[in-house]
Amino acid sequence: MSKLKIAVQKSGRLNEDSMKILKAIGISIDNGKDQLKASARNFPLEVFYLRNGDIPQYLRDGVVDAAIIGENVLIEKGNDLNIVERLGFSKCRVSIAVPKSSDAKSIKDLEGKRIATSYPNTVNQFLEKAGIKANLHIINGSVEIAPNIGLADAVCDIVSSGSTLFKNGLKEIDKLLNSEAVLATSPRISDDNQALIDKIQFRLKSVLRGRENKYVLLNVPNSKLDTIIKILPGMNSPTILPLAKEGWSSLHSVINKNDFWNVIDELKANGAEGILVCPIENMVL
Ligand SMILES: Nc1ncnc2c1ncn2[C@@H]1O[C@H](COP(=O)(O)OP(=O)(O)OP(=O)(O)O)[C@@H](O)[C@H]1O
Ligand SMILES: O=P(O)(O)OC[C@H]1O[C@H](OP(=O)(O)OP(=O)(O)O)[C@H](O)[C@@H]1O
Ligand SMILES: [Mg+2]
Repeated sequence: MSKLKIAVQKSGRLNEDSMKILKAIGISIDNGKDQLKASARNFPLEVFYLRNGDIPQYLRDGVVDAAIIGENVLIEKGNDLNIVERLGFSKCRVSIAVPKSSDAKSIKDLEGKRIATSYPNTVNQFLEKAGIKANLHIINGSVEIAPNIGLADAVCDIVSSGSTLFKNGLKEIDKLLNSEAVLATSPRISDDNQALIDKIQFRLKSVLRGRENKYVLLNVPNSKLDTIIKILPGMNSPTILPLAKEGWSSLHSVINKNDFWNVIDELKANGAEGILVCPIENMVL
């Protein structure tokens, strides 16, 4: 039987959450710490532990069928590769930053300047679009230090909280792209393995949907049921069960985590009591 080969980052920011999401979709990996390859116990799948930056080439060559990878790396080195699913973790952006004292307000102000970056293709693409010519200085890490040591006038790197920029006396002036971890596939994937990816994608969707929502149970006096039901956004109509206490019902529903606190406040204000909130492991539609 064919086995799906999937790459995850060997160590670094993506590793832990990648392994967690595989576990969340019910895939158990025999994970010897220093192994470069491991098999799943309950799914026809092998995990290859690789450097994030090397993964696009492995995908292109068909050495692996799929990978969990930072979207920013795909944009830089794998624009030809197919994103199957956005995974919602390792969210960051790739931005241009300059020293706080600089007058530059966007990439358009960088004509003839030196830009230090680990993302030359991405920067070149944006420079071209803006009709600007600048000199790229390609470095692999600690990019934000470049202006301080006189190596560059600007940097283009990953920004998340902004604390690395702040610590290095830099300010963000232009965002080139947003990124998060994604599941990508090889253009050479076989039909059998594509069928396995489809299964994985189905499971991922149900886990990701679950993470976006919460399950709520609340007690409501029957006289307030109509009002409360109108407040609940729910995926379908809510479940209503009678309570032992005369004139009261228990109401079960699903609330999107973004609306959550506002909805809870409204429910309370309209007579709901004993509100319980539970995480959702899977939401299969
Ligand atoms: N500060 C951050 N906040 C959120 N996500 C980030 C941050 N820095 C990086 N990422 C995301 O995590 C990915 C992996 O980053 P990490 O620094 O662990 O590896 P790397 O050094 O870029 O790659 P390699 O595995 O090739 O050594 C990045 O490609 C990006 O998508
Ligand atoms: O905006 P912030 O929250 O400060 O995050 C941004 C920093 O995080 C990443 O570096 P990382 O810590 O991964 O170190 P690395 O350069 O060794 O990869 C990235 O390269 C930035 O330097
Ligand atoms: Mg990093």
